[in-house]
Amino acid sequence: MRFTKVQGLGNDFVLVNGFEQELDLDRFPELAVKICDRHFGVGADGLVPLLPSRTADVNMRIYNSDGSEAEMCGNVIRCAAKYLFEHDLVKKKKIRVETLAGIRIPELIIENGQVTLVRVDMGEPRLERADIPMLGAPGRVVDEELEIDGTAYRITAVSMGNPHCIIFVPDVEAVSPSRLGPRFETHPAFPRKTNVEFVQVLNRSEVNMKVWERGAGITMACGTGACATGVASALNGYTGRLVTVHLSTGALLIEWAGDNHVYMTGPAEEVFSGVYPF
Ligand SMILES: N[C@@H](CCC[C@H](N)C(=O)O)C(=O)O
Repeated sequence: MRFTKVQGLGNDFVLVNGFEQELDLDRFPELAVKICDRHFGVGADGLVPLLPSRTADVNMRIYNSDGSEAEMCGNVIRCAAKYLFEHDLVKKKKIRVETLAGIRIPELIIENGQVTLVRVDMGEPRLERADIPMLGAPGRVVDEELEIDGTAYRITAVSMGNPHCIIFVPDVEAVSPSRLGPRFETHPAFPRKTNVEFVQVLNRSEVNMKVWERGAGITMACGTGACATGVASALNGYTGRLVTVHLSTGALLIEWAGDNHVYMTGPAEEVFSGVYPF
């Protein structure tokens, strides 16, 4: 199977071109675990087949490194758009991508003939508890108490097609996502589990973020997580609706615009291509 390794702010993926080779998706959960292994495989946070679509330019599926399937991924959609354009598979600056979360639209920013950044229309955030999904009474989950191991945390929950639980902290460097992350991810309040973002507000337009991802654990960045963080920061009144989300590997610009869509701008890089014996 031919593949291309890509990364967005160090959140890395094995992309598989399903336009030019036949793929058996039934085997992808098992393949994701093997190929994402950093010692025995290619090494990645996820496996992402790109397939022909009846309703869009491409159908993108996302398998986490534990084999579970996610509805959406912000970092890989930027990488996929750049890959499709540069490999002449979709020669458009605005590409319609079908995902399990719906159609998302990345737009390539090209300077001097090079794709420098990708800006993605990530659609509308979903804020109703049942849409996260989260158990409990109807309404939004904003600055709500959630107890873990006897400690009460204040959480805000946002779905960007996939679930996110945001916890604002005074100092993100003092947080250990590997200790707390799994406790939030598998909390019974989240029936489909959740991604977890720890966020420190720096000022009205900047935050620092660390992430624990559902199905992948600690990753260097999370695009949908940055979008959910931008929305949560505005909902809590900590920032305006244009927020730079800093990660240890760089930053994503998040705008929750007047049309209620969230726009994410950030980099995308191809790393190498290869053949996996599958
Ligand atoms: N890293 C991604 C999100 C990947 C999916 C996530 N782990 C989930 O299960 O929802 C991003 O950049 O958004």
